[in-house]
Amino acid sequence: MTCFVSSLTPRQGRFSAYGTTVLGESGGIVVSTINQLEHCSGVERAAALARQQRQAVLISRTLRIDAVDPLDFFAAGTDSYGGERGVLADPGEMLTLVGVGVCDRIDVQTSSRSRFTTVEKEWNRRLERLVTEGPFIKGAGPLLMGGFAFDPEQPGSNTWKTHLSASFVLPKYLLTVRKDGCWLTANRWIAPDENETEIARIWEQEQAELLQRASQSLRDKGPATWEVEEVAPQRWKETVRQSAADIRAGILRKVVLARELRLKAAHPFVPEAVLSQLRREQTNNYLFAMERGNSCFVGATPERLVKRDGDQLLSACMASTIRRSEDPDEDRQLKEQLMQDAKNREEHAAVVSMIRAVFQRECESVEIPDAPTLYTVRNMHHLFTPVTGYTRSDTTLLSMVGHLHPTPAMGGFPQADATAMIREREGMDRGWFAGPVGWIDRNGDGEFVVAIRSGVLRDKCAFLFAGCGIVGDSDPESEYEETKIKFQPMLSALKGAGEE
Ligand SMILES: C=C(O[C@@H]1C=C(C(=O)O)C=C[C@H]1O)C(=O)O
Ligand SMILES: [Mg+2]
Repeated sequence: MTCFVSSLTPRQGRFSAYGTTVLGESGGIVVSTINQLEHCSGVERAAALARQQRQAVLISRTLRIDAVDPLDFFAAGTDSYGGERGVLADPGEMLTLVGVGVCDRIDVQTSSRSRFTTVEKEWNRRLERLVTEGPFIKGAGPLLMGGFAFDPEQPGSNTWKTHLSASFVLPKYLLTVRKDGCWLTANRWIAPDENETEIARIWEQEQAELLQRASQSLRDKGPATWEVEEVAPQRWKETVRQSAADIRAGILRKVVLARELRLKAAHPFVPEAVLSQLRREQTNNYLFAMERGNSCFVGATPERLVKRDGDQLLSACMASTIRRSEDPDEDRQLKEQLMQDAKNREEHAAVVSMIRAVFQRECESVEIPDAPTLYTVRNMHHLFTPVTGYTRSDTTLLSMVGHLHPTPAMGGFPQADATAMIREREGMDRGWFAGPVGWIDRNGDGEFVVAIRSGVLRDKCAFLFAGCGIVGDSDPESEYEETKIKFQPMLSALKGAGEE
């Protein structure tokens, strides 16, 4: 069937009818005679629009599908889309996103703060030429998945050459899994000279193939053993000692220092096996994976940076750590100790005061409890203070990411001094470790987490990172022990991923 668009009127704003949305800024495109296209599919409408406009149009089609396990879907993408896959799941798996393939990408290699707004502008520009088909489901439809490097001014290392300073993907196929169902979104640019029937045929074929493979659930295992190189532990402790002394001297209030483990195995690490193990072990955490070519950045973090849902903004202050014990009595004592400990309260307070200040500046109203509670994950307890705000109209998700990152949970306080100290003293490229990773949809809603408890998998190598908040009272030996606990989630997942 051929669809004709009889008249197109440039208009400000947003138009939505009959499951089709065409967004247009001033001078953009809006279908004013959309009724005539009612009988056409989204692909047909998009193709008609592309011909009429003589420019490519983005079509995004969402279908409800039968339940599929997100990691089976991720694994199913290996052959056709290996190196171009992403996963984001929130704690409790209320929402899981798996993207495979690339419909479009926004890569920014800049050292300036503008990388956050650049991504936002580029995304909005693409949305000006969007046609959608299917139900509006939060977490489905056209959305970007990606992340930002911790500090683009750090000299880049070989480990992170695949993960640019900002890199986002509009997936070719997006699986959305929520408690109330599963959806599959297909995204594609349609050029004026493309044939809609052919595109529809390719979609059907590729989707059927992906879902068929996902249903077979064939996941490879990873290596069970490897050699570990601990990068410069003595030098790291010395840096901690020096930084704590500088804090006591009043140079700054807090700095987060991280270190690295390098693993070398006899067989390649398998991202889906590691993810599957992380999902099993690290409940209460966000799960994430971002593949870029032969490298997969993967982890399970407890820490939200910021979530936007309409006019509501949520953040979390998570800092201060104590180990867990299998003995319930001892575990209770450890929790109490963490709650009472002055050094840990100071580490946490630095985070709360910074996030509070940003929220008070950027929001109409802010709610923050007076005292932290405990947040428990498999290997440790943390102090936790949730933050809720209601936005002003000009507060966007990515502007908030830009204002918040790095919080004193990842960088330190004051922000600029701490970031400079990390750059100077850590002697390491953090890459995306401790950076914001997340998704943003066509309404500007989405969520970013802080990518800790993570590492890069590249063939037979894995590079893991963990850090600690250093304050005046920090003792190098106990901070070192704390990083060992923070390496546990990834080490355990890698191990489990290789076991029979
Ligand atoms: C930097 C990390 O974690 C951060 C540091 C913490 C601390 O020092 O107590 C706790 C949670 C996170 O804010 C990490 O896990 O690598
Ligand atoms: Mg700590």
